[in-house]
Amino acid sequence: MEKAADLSVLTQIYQIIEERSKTQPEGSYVCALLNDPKGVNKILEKVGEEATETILAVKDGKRDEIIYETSDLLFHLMVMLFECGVTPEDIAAELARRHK
Ligand SMILES: N=c1c2ncn([C@@H]3O[C@H](COP(=O)(O)OP(=O)(O)OP(=O)(O)O)[C@@H](O)[C@H]3O)c2ncn1[C@@H]1O[C@H](COP(=O)(O)O)[C@@H](O)[C@H]1O
Repeated sequence: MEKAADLSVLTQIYQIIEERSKTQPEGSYVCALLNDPKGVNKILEKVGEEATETILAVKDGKRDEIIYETSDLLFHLMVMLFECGVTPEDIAAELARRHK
């Protein structure tokens, strides 16, 4: 798979999450999140942490950290959506519907 450097990378990451969930490779961070005994609460914890870190990066005005923390947040949001059975296409369709 050629690596995308636009927002279609989110769809690629979602596909990797689906694949990790099916194949359960050893050492996979995605599997560690999906199999955590806390269930969806573990994923929500990470989304909350990464959202807070993103907010702090914006407050500090540090561009590199804003990019890094927002990437962590978007990745964990993809894992959360997968866990809920919602796809990036569902989100894209909703955003497109709102587009004026
Ligand atoms: N995009 C990411 C990605 N972004 C961040 N992370 C991980 O998310 C974690 C960020 O959490 P923290 O900074 O809080 O670090 P931590 O202390 O290790 O986290 P915890 O122990 O608290 O859970 C780190 O372990 C990062 O490695 C990611 N892990 C995986 N991906 C994507 O998911 C794919 C599958 O990854 P594996 O499941 O590991 O094969 C990869 O190919 C990537 O495309």
